[in-house]
Amino acid sequence: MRLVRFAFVRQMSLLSIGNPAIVSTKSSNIDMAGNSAKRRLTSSPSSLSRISSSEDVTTRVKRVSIEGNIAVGKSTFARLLQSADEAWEVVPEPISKWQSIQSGTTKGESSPQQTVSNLLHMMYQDPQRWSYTFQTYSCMSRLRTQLQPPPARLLRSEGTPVQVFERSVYSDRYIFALNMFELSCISPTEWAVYQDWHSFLVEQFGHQVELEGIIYLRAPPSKCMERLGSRGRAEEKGVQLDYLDKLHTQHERWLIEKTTELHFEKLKRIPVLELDASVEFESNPEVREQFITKVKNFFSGL
Ligand SMILES: Nc1ncnc2c1ncn2[C@@H]1O[C@H](COP(=O)(O)OP(=O)(O)O)[C@@H](O)[C@H]1O
Ligand SMILES: Nc1nc2c(ncn2[C@H]2C[C@H](O)[C@@H](COP(=O)(O)O)O2)c(=O)[nH]1
Repeated sequence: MRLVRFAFVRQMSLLSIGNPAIVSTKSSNIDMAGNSAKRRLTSSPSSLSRISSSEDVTTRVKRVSIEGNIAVGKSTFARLLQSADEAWEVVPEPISKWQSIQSGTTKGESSPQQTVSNLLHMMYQDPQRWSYTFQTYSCMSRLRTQLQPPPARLLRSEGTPVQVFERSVYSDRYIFALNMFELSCISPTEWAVYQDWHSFLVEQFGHQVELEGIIYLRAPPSKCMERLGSRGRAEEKGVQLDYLDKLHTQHERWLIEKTTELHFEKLKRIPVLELDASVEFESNPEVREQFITKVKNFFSGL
């Protein structure tokens, strides 16, 4: 089995030579241009200060994701939202989990956990080998994030309680996994398998993973490239503008043109708030206020 996999990977890497989708750089082998629904809530030790039972109360909480290209400013914007209203809870993208895969994650295990690898780095270094593995893990970690019950303070607060997730199980599939498939970094078999379990899980979890709205932070890929450079995340050193162009197109097809084939009824009708993320808001209180007002109006209309 390992041999088969090895042969497949070798074949894919040979095929990638001269493939404009996969350009080797010094630091990386990739530029990869080429509600009010009723929800059952999970309760876990880490959710002690979270609502764990009453459905009627928690159905008040709306759930929204922030979507957008790499380095468009999602985390920065999420921090702004977090400080703007105590009825809003921002749930960050679980990127640190991808950067630090832990061994021995079984509950009750006595041996201490150890970092085994950085899957984000591996995916950028060898996308043919690691993209499918990456998408299984990113999707599972997003699922966990989306299943988090809202903190109790959200329900005590005045105003409209909202959980805001940075990306979602939907962008996992309709932006990244789809893009990797189109770039041949995910094989047709892997894509078929991914789609099968993704649909199964999303349908099984039903209302628990549904969203009421999406905030789309939109900016030209060149602006994202500039910000990606200034952020300087080590794993992203080899990312090229061409890759951000492709991801931008996927966002546009899904959220603006609505031409991406979707497989979940509620998602087809989901309200989208589009914001011009190319504007600098951190140093401009007026722009910040405008954004917050738009978001408030959007949330109250969901
Ligand atoms: N509106 C903005 N104007 C100028 N710089 C921004 C803006 N939003 C984010 N940045 C900067 O761009 C970089 C990427 O932002 P970040 O929030 O980490 O993006 P994302 O979470 O979408 O990957 C950071 O260095 C951040 O300070
Ligand atoms: N191949 C994938 N890469 C992903 C996915 N989700 C995020 N990412 C990458 C993109 C960035 O390098 C980093 C964090 O993203 P930000 O936009 O928050 O900076 O992780 C994915 O599903 N597949």
